[in-house]
Amino acid sequence: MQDPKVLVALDYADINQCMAFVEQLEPGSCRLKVGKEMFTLFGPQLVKELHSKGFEVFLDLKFHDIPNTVAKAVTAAAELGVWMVNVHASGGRRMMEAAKAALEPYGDKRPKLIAVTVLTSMDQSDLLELGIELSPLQQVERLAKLTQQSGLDGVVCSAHEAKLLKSQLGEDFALVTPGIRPTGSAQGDQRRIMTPVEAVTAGSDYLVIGRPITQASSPAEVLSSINAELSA
Ligand SMILES: O=c1ccn([C@@H]2O[C@H](COP(=O)(O)O)[C@@H](O)[C@H]2O)c(=O)[nH]1
Repeated sequence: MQDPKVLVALDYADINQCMAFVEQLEPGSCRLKVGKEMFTLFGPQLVKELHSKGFEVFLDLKFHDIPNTVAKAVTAAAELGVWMVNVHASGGRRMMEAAKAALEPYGDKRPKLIAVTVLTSMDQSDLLELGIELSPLQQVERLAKLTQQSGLDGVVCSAHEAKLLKSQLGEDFALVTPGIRPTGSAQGDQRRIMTPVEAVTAGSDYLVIGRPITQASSPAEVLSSINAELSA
């Protein structure tokens, strides 16, 4: 597979369980996402180990801080050699521009830089509690436009927003969509969900999938069947 669409969210507390799963995978079949849980537990060494096995890594730490701090954090991610890194779009234009500028010295070796819009675990009622009187679609659209104007490569959104964002922001602006649930898998804490095939049809470029794969009795088989479905 040239550009695998599935980004497996490695949200394991147990490093042995994680590596036993990774050992069953081919780097061409997926990319791996390291998030807050595993990075806090195992640090940059985990990312280095995944790189040494040939995997590209999305470092999903969702930086949200003042521009100087976020610029330094994405620089650290670039030094680690990750494929993708992210910030929160709600950190604002100056923060996103500082992050983008910090990666410029890395040229074509720089990580892709994307921004989280509205978490896929949130719905309209969560936004209202934050004082945001827009629908998730409207808020995602607003933050995605700001992200594009700030020069970033794409956004994290749900697949429900993919069709609108592709038509408004163009093919090259990457849409990374968590909240992917193959038919029959548990929704858990996610709110804006779609199946893998529906998400790609809607315009998602990359599908973030965690528990439906990692908590399955045969995780590698679930990944293979999702890949097969996507290439049918
Ligand atoms: O809006 C967002 C941003 C990030 N995530 C992350 O994706 C995975 C999803 O895991 P599942 O087990 O498939 O729900 C997880 O690591 C989140 O931190 C997200 O879900 N939504």
